[in-house]
Amino acid sequence: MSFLNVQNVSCRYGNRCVIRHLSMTLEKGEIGCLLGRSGCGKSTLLRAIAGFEPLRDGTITLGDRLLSHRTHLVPPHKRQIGLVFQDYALFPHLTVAANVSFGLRHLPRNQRKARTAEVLRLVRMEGMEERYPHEISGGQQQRVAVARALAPRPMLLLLDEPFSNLDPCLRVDLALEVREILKKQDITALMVTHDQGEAFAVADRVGVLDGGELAQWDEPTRLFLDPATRTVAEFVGVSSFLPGHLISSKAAATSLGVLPIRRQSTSPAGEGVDILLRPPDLVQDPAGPVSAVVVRSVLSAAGSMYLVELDSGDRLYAVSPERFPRPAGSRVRLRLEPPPPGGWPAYGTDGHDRETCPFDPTIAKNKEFPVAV
Ligand SMILES: Nc1ncnc2c1ncn2[C@@H]1O[C@H](COP(=O)(O)OP(=O)(O)OP(=O)(O)O)[C@@H](O)[C@H]1O
Repeated sequence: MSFLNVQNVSCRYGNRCVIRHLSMTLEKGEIGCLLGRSGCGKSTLLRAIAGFEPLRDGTITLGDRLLSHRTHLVPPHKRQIGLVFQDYALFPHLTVAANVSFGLRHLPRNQRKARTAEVLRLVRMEGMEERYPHEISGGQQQRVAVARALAPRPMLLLLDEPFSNLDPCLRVDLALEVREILKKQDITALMVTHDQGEAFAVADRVGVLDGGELAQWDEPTRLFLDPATRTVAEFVGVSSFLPGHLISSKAAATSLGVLPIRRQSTSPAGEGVDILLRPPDLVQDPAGPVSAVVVRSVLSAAGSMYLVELDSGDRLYAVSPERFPRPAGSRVRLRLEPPPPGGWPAYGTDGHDRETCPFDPTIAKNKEFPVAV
């Protein structure tokens, strides 16, 4: 049995079901992360685990303790769960040390002092014990909030968008630092974020929530390389979809030729499929067999990326080894890299607009060739 077990959980607000039959687990010491669009139910799930939301259905257990089911709710303060919020939620009238020791009031004074000093050392805030929250930076405040949550030695730490108020440059750095702290202490944690860079930096397991359902709960690499649904594929990394027609259960005819695929849908031969290609799958190469026109280009720290239009009219993302991107309208040649083991991920086309391949630089910035393949 896993350490944290969320089994078949459903939550409602009034008549509206916002979490539907959701199951996920975390082993002791694992860090999980929930991603998903605004309003998909991430915070509700976190609140249910913390004990602030009753369950309509299902169970939540931590260690060997049943925390929630339909008719049983252990109150939040008896769950041994630490919470870290987006807005730090430090007491403004208390010093850093007093904020951290607040949850240790049950301990004798000397033990309280020792534990406070220990966790402040852990988050590299020693020397700032007597400062007030307004006298330290946002990143430092969030470190104090982590120290405060860790001080009572919780069984589980829940973090709700803990870095989203911070400067984007600081976010991944602090996320990595927090991961190190949690790993050192063997703390099991579940974090909610909008930022996949953060999720991939921190988590051992990442889940994508889609309309209250967990579309996939998996290791980050698998989530990226083998998304269970088209929504997951779109949400994680930069994706383009090449339309094709099944010629067998393992191959589809496309404008780039016959490609080996692994299908996530059960469409019969002859049906349309959309094949997931990541930008690094299509590479600018003067000797490449594919001709295309640059629709847009963007220069990032990782190199140039293009949205290209093939002669077939299909629009795909591609990467370029060139230092300076070619302007829109340039003709380029491309090669398709070898398929991943088992073939390219492919999805049924029902209900999806094949022509859409939106290019949004702000999305691309967050997702820029993000996850090392
Ligand atoms: N107390 C509440 N009463 C009624 N509806 C609520 C309540 N809290 C949240 N909701 C609704 O439930 C749905 C899920 O909300 P939730 O806050 O869990 O989403 P989220 O994925 O965390 O969103 P965000 O990323 O914007 O914080 C949303 O449609 C929201 O409007």
